[in-house]
Amino acid sequence: MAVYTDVNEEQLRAFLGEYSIGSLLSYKGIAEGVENTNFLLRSSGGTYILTLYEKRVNRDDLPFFLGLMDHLAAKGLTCPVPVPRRDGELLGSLAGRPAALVSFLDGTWLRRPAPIHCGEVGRALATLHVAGNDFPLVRPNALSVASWRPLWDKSRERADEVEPGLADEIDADLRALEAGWPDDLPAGVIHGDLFPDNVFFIGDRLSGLIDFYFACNDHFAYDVAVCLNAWCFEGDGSFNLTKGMALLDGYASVRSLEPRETAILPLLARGAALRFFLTRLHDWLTTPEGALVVKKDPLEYLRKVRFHRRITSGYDYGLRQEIPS
Ligand SMILES: Nc1ncnc2c1ncn2[C@@H]1O[C@H](COP(=O)(O)OP(=O)(O)O)[C@@H](O)[C@H]1O
Ligand SMILES: N[C@@H](CCOP(=O)(O)O)C(=O)O
Repeated sequence: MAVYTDVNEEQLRAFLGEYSIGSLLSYKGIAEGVENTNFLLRSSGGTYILTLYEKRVNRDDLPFFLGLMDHLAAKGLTCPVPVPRRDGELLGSLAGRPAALVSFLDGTWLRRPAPIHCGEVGRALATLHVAGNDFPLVRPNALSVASWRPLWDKSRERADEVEPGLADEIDADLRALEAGWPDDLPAGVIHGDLFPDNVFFIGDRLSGLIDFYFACNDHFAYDVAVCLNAWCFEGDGSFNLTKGMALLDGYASVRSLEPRETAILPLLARGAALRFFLTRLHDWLTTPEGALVVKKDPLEYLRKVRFHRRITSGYDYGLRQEIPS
């Protein structure tokens, strides 16, 4: 459960006094999520999500995240829209935390996505990449390749507790990724964390994207790699080529991947898997027993790192072969 900061009614009423959303009817903590504290809030003016930003979110990044949601929504992508306060500010303060109200999105996330949903998410991802093109703010990816070694250094000593030999194995991955990581691919605003729990569906139709708190500027193809990892593996660790094909086709229906992007997809997918392995491992080793948050399994992502090591071509993920005319 992710309610790190409790809010009492008096504090909340004072906070809402800055907004024009009518009177408070109810609010309750949302069990899902890892990073921030979220409440579902009903007022006489509508239904909202109230987010209190917790430790991993840098306050200076909040104008980027909130401004981006506004920008993407204005371009027709369905995502939460920040609600401005009476003074025009999107950000307030509640219980000692930076806090914002955003619109509530209908839909639910899918525990078992099928190829049709992977196609929808591929299309939405490319739409986001295109729509972000003229977003004026810039936020470098704080969790890209340069951050992995310092993150790894925090866990390395205990890695062999997870699996004997793991420390040497990950050292070798890091060296290979640092040596081969590209810096000249098409880039722009990426979501950075478009996992199934951040994509809502109504029936088989994608109804909206949430959780832009890892959004940043980075390679578009890296974001594709994050999604291949999050959407196209089965519970037994196997890669589902039909899902990969659907996701990549959906993406290509809006934005074509260039040959230099497809050529390096295996390395990007391996790096994307390592990034989530490292943050999960760090959380796994540091989150105290009994904390009110569900820890995510780092080994799921270790298996993905191992899978991508063996892949040499983007076609193994379901990319279509160009048929020469
Ligand atoms: N705008 C929204 N509309 C509807 N539900 C939302 C919205 N934002 C968040 N939620 C709910 O809150 C949960 C946690 O949100 P999320 O942004 O993923 O949190 P965190 O950043 O802490 O991981 C989501 O799984 C969803 O149930
Ligand atoms: N998607 C990440 C964890 C971030 O959690 P979210 O609830 O903010 O999506 C992972 O699976 O490791």
